[in-house]
Amino acid sequence: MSDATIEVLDLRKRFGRTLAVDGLSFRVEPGTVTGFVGPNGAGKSTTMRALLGLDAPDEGAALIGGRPYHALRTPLLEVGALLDAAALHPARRGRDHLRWLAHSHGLPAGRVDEVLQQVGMETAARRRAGGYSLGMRQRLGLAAALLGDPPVLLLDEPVNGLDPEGIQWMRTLLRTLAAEGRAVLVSSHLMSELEDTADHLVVIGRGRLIADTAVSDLLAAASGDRVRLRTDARTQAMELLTAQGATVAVTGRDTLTVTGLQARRIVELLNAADVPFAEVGAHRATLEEAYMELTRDAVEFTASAGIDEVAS
Ligand SMILES: Nc1ncnc2c1ncn2[C@@H]1O[C@H](COP(=O)(O)OP(=O)(O)OP(=O)(O)O)[C@@H](O)[C@H]1O
Repeated sequence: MSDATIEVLDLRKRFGRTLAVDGLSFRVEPGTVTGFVGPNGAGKSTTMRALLGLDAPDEGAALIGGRPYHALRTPLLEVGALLDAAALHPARRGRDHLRWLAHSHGLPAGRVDEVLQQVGMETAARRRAGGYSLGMRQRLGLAAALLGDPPVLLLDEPVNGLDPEGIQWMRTLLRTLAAEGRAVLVSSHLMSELEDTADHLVVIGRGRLIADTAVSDLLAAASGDRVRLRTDARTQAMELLTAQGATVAVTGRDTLTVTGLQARRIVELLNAADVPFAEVGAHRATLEEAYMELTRDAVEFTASAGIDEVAS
């Protein structure tokens, strides 16, 4: 899949007084699932809409396989997109919708059944769309995105409306699609949704790039030199370790997170003072924690801007 790239180059987009995207640049490589994350209003949808030719950039470029969307000769075969859950006429059957889409792009009708099977909608798609749940409409939207077997996929909040089993299914599918060599960009405002799915993350806030990083690097950086200590004698342990210069935070009913002392030294100190403990080990940050650290400033800005607006 040679044209499997997504490039955003110094993209700027303004809506009236709102600068939705402010000089954003990043690139999505083939064969990866890249999570596109940021707080509400960060500019994710606007960036995806620019990539799909739905919002014209004020400056910069948004390219699929090196070209702007309007220059793609066969868009359905070059990029698949899921922006909103499919809005279908309630009397229309999902399968008929896809057959029409396939026909209008010169794709064989047999392709419809292939993609319906891929998204687990073979039976449901024969029913009228009026009875579809949000999750079913998401699956149908994904089937439409896959119809042209495109090398690039742009999915805006694809797990929206899916139950836990559906979320697991979506994760596996996204990983499979990337393993086939596609560039997959998946937006979410919930970092936990991207755990175990994304290889790479593009984090934005206020329309600007906050981080463009491998998930593994981000987790390593966020984990820092913190040590996780499990003990029933929390108070005793806290007193002992803070007296030795450590910073200690209570992070669970029987868990402390310690900064400023190595795990080995902590064990020595606890043993010497006869403080019982169950476990001492490196603290492994979750993706959610890493994300909260990265986006704290962006969220605070948004919150205070909101308050100013209300006050004035
Ligand atoms: N068509 C529009 N007209 C006016 N303002 C818009 C328009 N589209 C987006 N905006 C504004 O641009 C900013 C970025 O919005 P965008 O929808 O791109 O963010 P997002 O990161 O996708 O957020 P969410 O997670 O809430 O979907 C917001 O302040 C939004 O209100």
